[in-house]
Parts: sequence; C-alpha cells; structure tokens
Amino acid sequence: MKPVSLIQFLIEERRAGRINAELSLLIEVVARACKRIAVATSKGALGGVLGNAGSDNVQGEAQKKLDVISNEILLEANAWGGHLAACASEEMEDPQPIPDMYPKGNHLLLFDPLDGSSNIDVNISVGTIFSVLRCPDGVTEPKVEHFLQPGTQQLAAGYVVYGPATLLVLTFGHGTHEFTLDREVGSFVLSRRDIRIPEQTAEFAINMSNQRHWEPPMQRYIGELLAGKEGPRGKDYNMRWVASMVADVHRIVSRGGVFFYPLDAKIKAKGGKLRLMYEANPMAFIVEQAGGAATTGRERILELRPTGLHQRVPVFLGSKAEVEVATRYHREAEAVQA
Ligand SMILES: O=P(O)(O)OC[C@H]1O[C@](O)(COP(=O)(O)O)[C@@H](O)[C@@H]1O
Ligand SMILES: [Mg+2]
Ligand SMILES: [Mg+2]
Repeated sequence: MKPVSLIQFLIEERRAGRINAELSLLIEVVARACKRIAVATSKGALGGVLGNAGSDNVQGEAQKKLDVISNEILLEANAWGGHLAACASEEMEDPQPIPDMYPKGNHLLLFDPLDGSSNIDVNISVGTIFSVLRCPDGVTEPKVEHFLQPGTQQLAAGYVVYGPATLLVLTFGHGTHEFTLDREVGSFVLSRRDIRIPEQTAEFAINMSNQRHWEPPMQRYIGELLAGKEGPRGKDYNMRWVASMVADVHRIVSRGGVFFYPLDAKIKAKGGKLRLMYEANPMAFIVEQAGGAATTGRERILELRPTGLHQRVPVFLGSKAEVEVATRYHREAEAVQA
C-alpha cells in the first residue's frame, strides 16, 4: 500500500469535513516544530543541549536546556502562521499572545514542550504533548480564562515521542492515529490508523517509590496487583515506569497497560503531579479515542472544569477494565467516608 504522509492525511481529514484549513495548518506547523526538537534532542552532548538551563519555570522546577530550547522552537514556529490566537506552555506563567505584526487565527495551542525532562541527560525517550482549543468567538486578546475549557472541548491533541524512532500520535476526535518520522525524507508517515487499546491488561505503570504516601484505595488496588495469581485478581501483573509520560503512555497506546500518577501525601496540596491542561487533558483525549479510559480516580478527566492554567490533577489512564477497577475503589472509599 502507498504510504500516507501526515499532509495527505490532513487533506483527507479536511475533505471529510473533520477539520478546517486553519487546524490543518496548525498541526503541520506543530509537526514541523517537533521535527526541529527531534534534531535538537538527538544532538546530545555534542550539541551542548544537555544539562540545566540555570533557571526555574513557573512551577518552580529547574529548567533543562532542552525545556527552554523546545519551548522557543514551538513558540517561534507558531507565531507567524495565522492559525493561532495565543499559546500557553507548561514553561511560561502566562499565555503568550500572537505578536501584533503577525496575522491571527481562531485557535489556542497548549503544550508541554519537553516531557520527561529528568530523562534528557541519560538518553531515555522524551516527548512533546499538545492540545488545541477554539478561541471563544469575539475574543481578540485571549486571557487565562479563555483557555480554561474542559478537555471535552479539545479540537485536537497529540504527542511526539523522541525515542529510537520519532513518532507523532494524533487525534481530532475521530480515532487515534500514529505517524512515524521518515528521517531520510523528512516527513511523518502514517504507521497505524485507528489504534485500539486492549480493554484488559496485565501491565501497570506507577512510581512505586511513592507507595507509602498513597491514599488507602490506591494502596488496596496496587496491593492486589502485586499479590498476583495468589491474590484477588487471580493473575500476575508486570510493571514498567519510564518516568516520561509520553513514553509510558505510548507503550499503553501500543500494547495496552495502565498508567497511574495518583494523589499522595507529598503532592496533595498541589492537587497532583501532572498538569491538566498540558498533560492530562491531551493524553486523556488520545487514550479515550483509542478505546481506553482516563480518570482522576474520581472523575473523568475530560469533564473537569479547569480552575487554573497550571492546575495539577491525579491521572489514571489506559486499558478500560483496570482504570475502572482503580476508580471504583476510590469512589467506594469516598462513599464510605461521606
Ligand atoms: O519523577 P517521577 O515522580 O517518576 O515523575 C515522572 C513524571 O513526571 C513527568 O516527567 C513530568 O513532566 P515534565 O518533564 O514535563 O515536567 C512526567 O512525564 C512523568 O510521568
Ligand atoms: Mg510533562
Ligand atoms: Mg515538560
């Protein structure tokens, strides 16, 4: 079969009336920027891109040089295209408006420019995560409140994994599709259409070092998985944790599994570890479109009403059956307390 490039795929989506020209251009621009980030990440020590930038981001986290470089690449690429009203990034306190000298569009772009920063210096897969919203009608200078739309309102979401291969996984709300970067030709090529995450799994991903800080329902759920064949679940489970959300989610999108970043006593005051607007919402959209589920342990992530641009939430996502069991345990515990 003839390979389908990302551009051809976008043309198909436009013909089918699923996206408009502006959204198609936006995705092309983001994909092009991610190709530049792939080049930057692949330079490693030779490109002088490893190590700390010497600055902190809005979250108070030490920025890596590649966090800053990736953020700048995405901002610069998106400034001139005429497809955006504004951008918001995990690395910046406030939304970035499109400069007046450039034409403006009707979309809002949110991104985690480099996910898995702690893995950059040890040559483990990192990625970019993005989400696209519509700018409310009549708003010419979008403010924070215009970005605070529930995940159900996303027009598109995607991530790029900079791993052994560079992959783009994308949804417009009509299935989840994967594109592989053909480095020789320089373009993304469709490698899997309509990905389906198996409903059942025997593989989970969680940072076990936080176990003693988890809430009782999480202790119960993981305890049962660890008990294996002899426990109430009656089967052995395997564990994986890359500590780059993109890589952990991509494994789930590829062969099933379930990912948890639950609430724990250390991060309770912040609301969770992962960011709703840049990580949880786009990943929840992608996973649901592939037949999986995504909750906070209590509610469906996509239905949360955001309260802040940098809001953090607990994240349970992946194979439906396991997300449902873990979520049920949390709801049951809550019902007993009420
Ligand atoms: O270091 P921990 O607790 O294992 O956390 C890993 C998680 O933190 C993150 O790295 C946060 O992302 P950033 O690198 O964008 O800050 C996720 O990708 C990952 O799931
Ligand atoms: Mg991240
Ligand atoms: Mg990041």
